[in-house]
Parts: sequence; C-alpha cells; structure tokens
Amino acid sequence: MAAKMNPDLKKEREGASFDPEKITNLLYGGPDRVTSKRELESLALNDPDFQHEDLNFMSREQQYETQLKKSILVVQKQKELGIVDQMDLHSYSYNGVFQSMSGPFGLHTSMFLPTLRGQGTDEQKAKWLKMAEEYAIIGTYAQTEMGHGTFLRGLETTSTYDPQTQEFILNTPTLTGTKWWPGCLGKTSNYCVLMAQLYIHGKSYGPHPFMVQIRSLQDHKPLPGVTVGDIGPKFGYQGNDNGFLRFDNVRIPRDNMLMKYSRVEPDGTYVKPPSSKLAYGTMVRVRSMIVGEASESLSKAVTIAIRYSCVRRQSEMKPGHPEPQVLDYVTQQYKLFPFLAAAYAFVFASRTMIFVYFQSMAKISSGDITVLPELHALSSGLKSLSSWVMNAGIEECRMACGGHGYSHASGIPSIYMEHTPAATYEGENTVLMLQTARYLMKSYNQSMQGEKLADSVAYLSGVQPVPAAGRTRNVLDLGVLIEAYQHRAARLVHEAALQLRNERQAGKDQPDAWNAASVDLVKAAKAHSQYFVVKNFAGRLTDPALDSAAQAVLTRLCQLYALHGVVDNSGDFLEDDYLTGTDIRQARRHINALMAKLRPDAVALVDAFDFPDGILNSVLGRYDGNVYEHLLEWAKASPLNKTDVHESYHKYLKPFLEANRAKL
Ligand SMILES: CCCCCCCC/C=C\C/C=C/C(=O)SCCNC(=O)CCNC(=O)[C@H](O)C(C)(C)COP(=O)(O)OP(=O)(O)OC[C@H]1O[C@@H](n2cnc3c(N)ncnc32)[C@H](O)[C@@H]1OP(=O)(O)O
Ligand SMILES: Cc1cc2nc3c(=O)[nH]c(=O)nc-3n(C[C@H](O)[C@H](O)[C@H](O)COP(=O)(O)OP(=O)(O)OC[C@H]3O[C@@H](n4cnc5c(N)ncnc54)[C@H](O)[C@@H]3O)c2cc1C
Repeated sequence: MAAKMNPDLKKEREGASFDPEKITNLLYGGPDRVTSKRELESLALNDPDFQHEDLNFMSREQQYETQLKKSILVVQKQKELGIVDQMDLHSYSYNGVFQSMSGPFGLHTSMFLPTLRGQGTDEQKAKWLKMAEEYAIIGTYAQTEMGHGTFLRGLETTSTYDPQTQEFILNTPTLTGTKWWPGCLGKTSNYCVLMAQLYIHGKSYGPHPFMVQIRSLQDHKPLPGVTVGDIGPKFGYQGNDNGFLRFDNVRIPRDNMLMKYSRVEPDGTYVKPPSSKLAYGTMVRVRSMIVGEASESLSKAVTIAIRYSCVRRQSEMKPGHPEPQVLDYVTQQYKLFPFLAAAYAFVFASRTMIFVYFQSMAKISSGDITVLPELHALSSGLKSLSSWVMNAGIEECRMACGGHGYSHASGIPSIYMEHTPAATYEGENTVLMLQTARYLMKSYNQSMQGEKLADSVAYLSGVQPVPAAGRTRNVLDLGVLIEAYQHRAARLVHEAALQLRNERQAGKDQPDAWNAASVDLVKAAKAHSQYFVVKNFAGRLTDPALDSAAQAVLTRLCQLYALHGVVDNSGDFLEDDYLTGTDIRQARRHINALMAKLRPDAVALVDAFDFPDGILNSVLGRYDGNVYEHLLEWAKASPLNKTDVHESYHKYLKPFLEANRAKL
C-alpha cells in the first residue's frame, strides 16, 4: 500500500500555481528526455544488485569496495542496456547508481578517456582507446603534485627524451614532485595520463601528457620503478582512492607521449603545438561540466531543505494558534529562496556552458583555435562562481534544517562533503577567477584600441552611462536589472584596469601590479560571470516549452535571483550612483513581495527538479514528507544499534562503572 502523503506537503502541491512537469520538461530537454531519465533512474534504483547498507554506516574500506563493485556492475549493465548517450549515462550511473557520490572509475570516464580522445593521434587512439573504452585498462589523470597543483609550469616530474633508445625516462626528482591527489590512482588504476615536464637534450619544453602504465596487468602490482598508493581519508570522497605516485627511472616508448598537438620526432626534434594551452583541454572540458555538478548539487540541497521546511512546524507565531510550518517564517524564506533561484540560474547557465563548450570544440577541431581564450575565460568564471554559490547554498540549507540538518539522515552533509572540493579541483576558484580577469583586461585593452571583441565581452566596448540624477526606475524590470549588472561588470573591469595602470605608474612591475590589484580583479571577474548568469536566465524565460503559469513563476525566480544579487552587492551598484539608495530600498521591498508570491510555489519548484527519493537519499527531503517515522527507522539501522548493549560496554564501561561503584 502506498504510504500516505504528509498533509502539509499534499496541501503545498495542491496549492501550486503551475504544473511542475512543464518546468521539468524545460530542464531536461522535453518530455521524451524526461521519460527516459525516469526510466533509467528507476532501473538503477530498483536493481537489487545496487542495493547496500547506507554508505554513512560503512568504514572507508567498505565504501571503496562497495563503490568499486557497483562501478564494475554499471559497466556491464550499461553495455547490456545499450546506454551510450551521455545524458542517459548521467541518469543511470551518476545519479541512479551512485547518487552523485564518487567512485573508483570516476577519473577514467571524466578525464582519462577524454584526454586520450582529445590529445591522442589517430594511431594512439587505435592503440589504447578501445582497451580503455572496454575497461581492459583503467586510467586516471595524474597532474597535481604534493608541491604544485595550481602552477602547472612548476610541476617537477620529468620526462626526459633519450634519442638512443627512443624512450622517455620518467623521474620524480623531489619529495614535493610526488603526484598527489589524482582520483582513482591509489588502488584502482593501472594506467594514467601523466603530466610531466618534457626535457629534450637538456632543454625544458613545459608540461606534456604521457600515457603511462603503472601497474601490472597480471597481478596489479606496481611496475618496477613505480611507487603508488592511497593518500588516506579526506573530508569526503571516501569511495575514491585519490592517490600518490612516484617514478624512479621508468622508461616508456616515444609514442607514449600524447602527440595530437605537439610532437617529439625520433631524433628529438620538438614540433610545437598551435597553442601550448591545447594540452590543458581536458581541464577546460571538466570545468565546463562542473557548472552542471554545482547546479545539480545545490538543487538537491534546496529540495531537501524546502520540503522539510514545509513539514517542520516550530514555535508559536500567534499565541494559541498551531505552530506554523517553518517555511512561513520570512527569515527562512530569505535563507532558502535566493538559493532556489540560484539553483535554477545555474542549471540554465550549465546548459549554455555545455553548448558553448561543444560549439567551441567543433571550431578547434577544424583548426580555429581563436575561440580558446574566450572558452577558457567563460568556463573558469562559471566553474568558480557556481561552485562558490553551491558551497554557500548547501551549508545554508543544512543550517535551515536545524539540528536534523547536521545528521547524515538529512543527506545534506554527504552532498556537501562530496561536492565542496569542486571549488578546489580542476583549478582553485580564486586562481581561475584571475584567469577570467586576465581575459577581461586583455579585452578591455583591445576595446580601448577600437578592436572588435568576442560576444561574451562585447559589452566592454560601450559602458551603460550613469543615468541622470533624480530619475525613477523600475528595478523589478529584468531589462533594467540586466543593464545594471552589465554596467556594474563593465565599471569594475574598467576600475581594475585603472588600478593596474596606477600600480604600474607608481613603479611596480607587471606581476606586482597584478598582485596588488588582484582583489579587484577577482571582483570584476565575478561581476562579469554574474552578469552572464542573470542575462542567460532571463533569456530562458521565453522558451516555448513553458506555458504562461510556468513562465510567470520562473520570471519571479529570475527577478529574485537578480535582485538578491543587487542587494547582496549593493555597494557595487551604488558606488558610482548607477543605482540609488531608493533603488536598493525598492529592491529589498520587491524581494519580500516576490518571496511572498513564491511561497505557495516553493514545493512545486523543487519537485520540478525531479529527484526521486532514491537519488536525494534524504530522510528530511522525502517526497511523501513522512520524516519523523523514517528518522527513527534510520537511526535504528545505525551499526551502534545492532545490539542493545554494545561490546565496548563489556570492555571499558562496565569495569569503569563497577570500579567507581566499588569505591563508594
Ligand atoms: C555532472 C558531472 C560533473 C563532472 C565532474 C567531474 C568531477 C571530477 C572530479 C575531480 C577531478 C579533478 C581533477 C583535477 O583536479 S585535475 C588537475 C586540475 N588542475 C588545474 O586545474 C590546475 C590549475 N592551473 C592551471 O590551469 C594553470 O596553471 C593556470 C591557468 C593557473 C596558469 O597557467 P600557466 O600555464 O601558468 O599559464 P600562464 O599563466 O602563463 O598563462 C598563459 C596564457 O594561457 C592562458 N591559459 C591558461 N590555461 C588555459 C587554458 N586551459 N585554455 C586556454 N588558455 C589558457 C592564460 O590565461 C594566459 O593567457 P594570456 O593572458 O593570453 O597570456
Ligand atoms: C577531491 C579532489 C580531487 C582531485 N582530483 C585530482 C585529479 O584527479 N588529478 C589531479 O591531477 N589533481 C586532482 N586534484 C588536485 C586539484 O586539482 C588541486 O588541489 C587544485 O588544482 C588546487 O591546487 P593546489 O592544491 O596546489 O592549491 P594551491 O594553489 O596551493 O592553493 C592554496 C591557496 O593559494 C592560492 N593561490 C595559489 N596560486 C595563486 C595565484 N597565482 N594567485 C592567487 N592565489 C593563489 C589559492 O587561491 C588558495 O587559496 C584533486 C583535488 C581534490 C581536493
């Protein structure tokens, strides 16, 4: 018999002003896509082979083993089911089987295979790709070292070409040159793409990718000269064996250097790539994907917190009245609704980012590498902004669930632990924002010289003027808000450029001037990325998949996202009087009014994300809202409750208590 729905959640759903299915269809690309998403998720969630005890109740070794077993089953079942499309795989494997928790094949699919495909020549792909695609070998992406992650040119691992034998000799010359962090490296991978400094005839050519076997294909033992292992427990990522790796005079054949873009000829002649940054292509790809990871993780956290906030009743708002749902407290809405709006904003931004990525890659494949800087700048900015907002949002959602948010039963700690490193991996966020800033400074200087700019920065050529004093403006109007964001970004770019110039004029060299201006440079890059996100969100509101009710509710969310950003960064908008104190006051009033209008639609808006219970993995965020009975059931399953009296009682507590009693 189907469990009864919590009456509060039932009422919420009945009271919504729109049909969530309309928005679900928009989010996933139409009804057919939604149907196949649901079928694949449900196939994975109901497969007895994928059932196991809650990961939170397991040791790290058990978690690794469980995720490894499932990873192998996924590969087999994916083949049987004929799942090849990336979105289908995301539904079946990433969400359905793994509930977005990391596993031991994660780096094989997210970086090893894409690097082989993107950096290998046709001959190299013929040699390794099939083996890798068929999981005859398993690989990872080994770049970061104990001493250097950010500064790629500072990597210490060397790959020295020996023309006599036509081999590269791999060495780890120092302790800090030990590869450290690569996912799935410690225990799982038998191959890796190794980023190492290329040396030919004593000359350094910078980091290049090499295909390296690290473990025996017979007994999985490390090959001679290779030292490899797991780096130990981490904040999260327990199912992943992030590892360390050292080389001592390991020789690999010349054609193990991935040579699609740069080459080393048998005699040691180096053939330059069209751009040295093409070797960093896999990172750009994953950064583009992380925008999706961030939006999805934030969407899950807000789903849990908003549903629970409708089930949870607390305090007396009016004496003698029933306790209200905590979502009726406007302060609770102010915690959660801006992040609900941000989750939507980033889902749409991630779809655009993926589109831009594939469009740019098509151009790069046909030889046009001019799109690379814009792609790098956009993906760096959006990856950083989205993962920062995701981190802040998940933590806010946890606190908004009160004490129960702190329990693993809520599901929120796992989401946080698993996804918070997105602000660090694939390029630390501040560092990447500074990359975006670099591009903005170049574009700004080009615009000063009257050059034509790429689409995403074209606005830098014509800054919106500050309107005349005393004017009135409707800051609820999305057109007005987009112009305000554009003006703010252009102004902050302009001011950062001025600051750089002033620092130079005061006698600093370029690196010192850059460092001195870097807080403002990051601010400018953030403002540029936020402008992109707001404009992109507004652009989605006219999608024909939406009926007028769904369009109305998404418009409110978009307004809330934009207005909340204005109030949160009011100084930026006020500094040059582009917005006035009255505008900001109005913005705050509009936010309150929007939250009141969004309140009846909050549950339907998170339902539209369409996460089934098995994927949310949260007692607090259950679709049926039957939180309390399942909290008790969940706690009873905890390993500490397997017996009424724990064995430690006999070992420690009993003698301690008895001795104390004997003294009385
Ligand atoms: C829903 C699915 C989600 C999937 C999620 C998958 C999750 C997987 C989980 C974890 C995996 C994690 C993997 C890793 O972390 S791999 C390691 C990642 N490491 C990094 O990202 C290192 C970051 N550092 C760098 O990228 C660089 O060193 C740098 C960008 C900070 C600086 O580069 P450097 O070589 O020192 O260059 P310069 O500063 O001298 O710049 C030169 C020039 O080139 C431009 N540039 C730099 N990088 C790129 C690039 N990738 N593409 C294009 N252009 C680039 C740079 O801006 C300069 O330009 P200029 O100003 O015009 O000269
Ligand atoms: C869960 C996880 C999985 C990972 N998986 C992989 C993997 O599969 N393969 C792999 O190769 N690596 C992997 N990494 C490593 C990851 O890519 C690096 O940790 C990341 O690139 C950051 O580099 P770092 O650790 O050297 O940080 P650091 O650069 O040491 O950062 C420390 C601080 O210094 C600041 N800083 C550094 N440089 C600058 C600068 N130029 N300007 C201003 N501030 C600066 C940063 O902003 C930060 O605040 C993983 C990391 C984690 C946490």
